[in-house]
Amino acid sequence: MSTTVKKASHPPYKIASIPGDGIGPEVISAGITVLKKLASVLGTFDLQFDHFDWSSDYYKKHGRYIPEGGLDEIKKYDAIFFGSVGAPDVPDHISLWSLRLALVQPLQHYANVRPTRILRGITPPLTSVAHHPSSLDWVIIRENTEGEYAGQGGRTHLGQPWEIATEVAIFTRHGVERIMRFAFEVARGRKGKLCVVTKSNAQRSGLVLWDEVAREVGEREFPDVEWERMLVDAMTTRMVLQPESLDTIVATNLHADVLSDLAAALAGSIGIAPTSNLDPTRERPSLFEPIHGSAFEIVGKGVANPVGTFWTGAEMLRWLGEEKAAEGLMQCVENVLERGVRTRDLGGNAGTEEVTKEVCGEIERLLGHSERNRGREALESGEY
Ligand SMILES: NC(=O)C1=CN([C@@H]2O[C@H](COP(=O)(O)OP(=O)(O)OC[C@H]3O[C@@H](n4cnc5c(N)ncnc54)[C@H](O)[C@@H]3O)[C@@H](O)[C@H]2O)C=CC1
Ligand SMILES: CC(=O)C(=O)O
Ligand SMILES: [K+]
Ligand SMILES: [Mn+2]
Repeated sequence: MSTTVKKASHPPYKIASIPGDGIGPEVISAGITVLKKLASVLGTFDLQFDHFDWSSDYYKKHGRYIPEGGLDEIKKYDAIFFGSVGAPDVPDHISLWSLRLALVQPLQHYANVRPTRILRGITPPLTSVAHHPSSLDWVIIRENTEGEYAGQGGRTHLGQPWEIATEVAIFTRHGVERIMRFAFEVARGRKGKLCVVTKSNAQRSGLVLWDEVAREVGEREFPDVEWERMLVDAMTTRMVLQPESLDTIVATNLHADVLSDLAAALAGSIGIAPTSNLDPTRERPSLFEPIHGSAFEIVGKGVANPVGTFWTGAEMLRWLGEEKAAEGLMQCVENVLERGVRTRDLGGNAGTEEVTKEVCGEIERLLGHSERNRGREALESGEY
């Protein structure tokens, strides 16, 4: 089908944008600029962004992060484009649980997907990887609704020498099975290799269940996927010393949270890494955000790296079915990085705005041009 026909037939994707706190608004604004430019240059799809000011400022005024009925409102969207939450004057556990986790948990975003590869134009910190950029190409899949972040726990005897605090990790067969199935599926679509990360020597209940379920799901449903077990402590060394031996990785909420920040750093910076919080059933909208937090110390300086948000935008487009647009966007981002337009965290001196402007210009140059060519080819082949 020609691209023109598609544009006429597809209504705009409705995206709820929640910039949140800290550098969230800076990178989300950059991300929206780039995504809108991409949509207008390609003309193959349209995006409609509606803004939600749910943030720590909103909380300080209204006593809550999400207003009454907010969750139902957000369910009407095709996707959520999220910045970050966390402010210096609100305890981190309040902000995180009142916004990010208050969306991810009820919306059942059980699969948190974190790809890592070496973008063109970035020199990663490990010399071996710098020489062979293709040696680091991973997808980390993080269980996103239970485990160590299940929210089970409490405190009693506050302030007493005998004070008790519990933080109970919850692993349900249902929860482990669904994330394992998702991870095997992703591995099957890549190199057919899955590394299941646990700490099932010391954590002798929940993570033993995790190992058992991996075996069951693997043997029954994915005999074509090779899988192995790895303890999380040893995993950190393997990621650094033998990155080429890994491909698809699945780990618990906490373990994968930590490993994926390490992965981002190994790929150059936490400022470039994307996250998809997916409801694989597609019953509810999924949430897309850069991996980083609100980075208080660089707020307002115009130096936040927007690349993690651009990549996040590309992942959102992929989830919506706009695979070609996603790939085009990543090409433009990498072309710009390769030309040396990079923020400080990547050793450059460009600001958020300059990187954004350059990426928009590259979209015009590269995709505007090729799209016109495609249009001409289609015309010549009588497709129009
Ligand atoms: N999903 C979310 O909304 C997340 C929220 N947070 C919250 O963010 C706040 C700060 O947490 P931190 O542990 O400091 O993590 P962080 O990711 O905000 O910052 C860690 C380091 O990376 C730098 N950095 C992060 N993003 C960058 C970017 N785009 N460009 C350049 N440099 C960047 C920061 O300046 C800082 O040095 C806390 O309130 C935390 O709870 C943290 C992680 C995720
Ligand atoms: C909160 C956090 O660090 C994350 O979701 O990655
Ligand atoms: K974030
Ligand atoms: Mn994290």
